[in-house]
Amino acid sequence: MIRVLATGTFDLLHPGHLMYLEQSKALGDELVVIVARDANVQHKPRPIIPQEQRLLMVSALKMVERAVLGSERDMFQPIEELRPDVITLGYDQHFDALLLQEELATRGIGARVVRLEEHDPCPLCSSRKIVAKVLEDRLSPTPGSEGTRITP
Ligand SMILES: Cc1cc2nc3c(=O)[nH]c(=O)nc-3n(C[C@H](O)[C@H](O)[C@H](O)COP(=O)(O)O)c2cc1C
Ligand SMILES: Nc1ncnc2c1ncn2[C@@H]1O[C@H](COP(=O)(O)OP(=O)(O)OP(=O)(O)O)[C@@H](O)[C@H]1O
Repeated sequence: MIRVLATGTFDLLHPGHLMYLEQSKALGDELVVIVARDANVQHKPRPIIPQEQRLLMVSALKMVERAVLGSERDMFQPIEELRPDVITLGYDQHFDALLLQEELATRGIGARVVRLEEHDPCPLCSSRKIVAKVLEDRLSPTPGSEGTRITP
């Protein structure tokens, strides 16, 4: 039984997340997921959706066997518990695969790190782009769409 681990923020779920998780699952028999803690998302704007709700949504996806919130302090601790055979990095995830592989080895974790490729590009496969579109569409409505305007 090959257990694959995927990780991410998973804010405002979109098809990019599904592609990443499907590509990950295809590398083994069982997919487990670490969802980033709100406090640890510092490399991009903070998530809109709180960590418990992001975890709930990822847990409900059919390809996901089990999802957990990551550790606040030690990213290797949940990996030691989940014992994956393979760890996947999304095509644009900011970790260096080789460095991560080395750091895992120093902790005695033998999992293989695999960098995935971009699948079908899609214009709204990005949480940031979804937020930008909501702001553009709702705060500066085009004529005729005033009914959906959000008053700031
Ligand atoms: C192997 C691995 C383990 C991780 N473990 C944790 C963790 O325990 N806690 C956490 O908050 N984030 C953890 N992260 C980070 C996030 O899950 C996420 O990958 C990171 O914030 C990059 O997010 P993005 O893909 O949404 O940009 C881990 C990432 C990797 C690659
Ligand atoms: N076309 C795609 N093919 C495969 N994977 C994708 C595609 N689009 C997005 N992904 C993957 O889906 C995941 C997106 O999750 P993540 O939580 O990083 O949010 P995001 O929407 O990319 O956030 P942001 O746009 O704010 O950086 C990433 O791992 C990314 O590599």
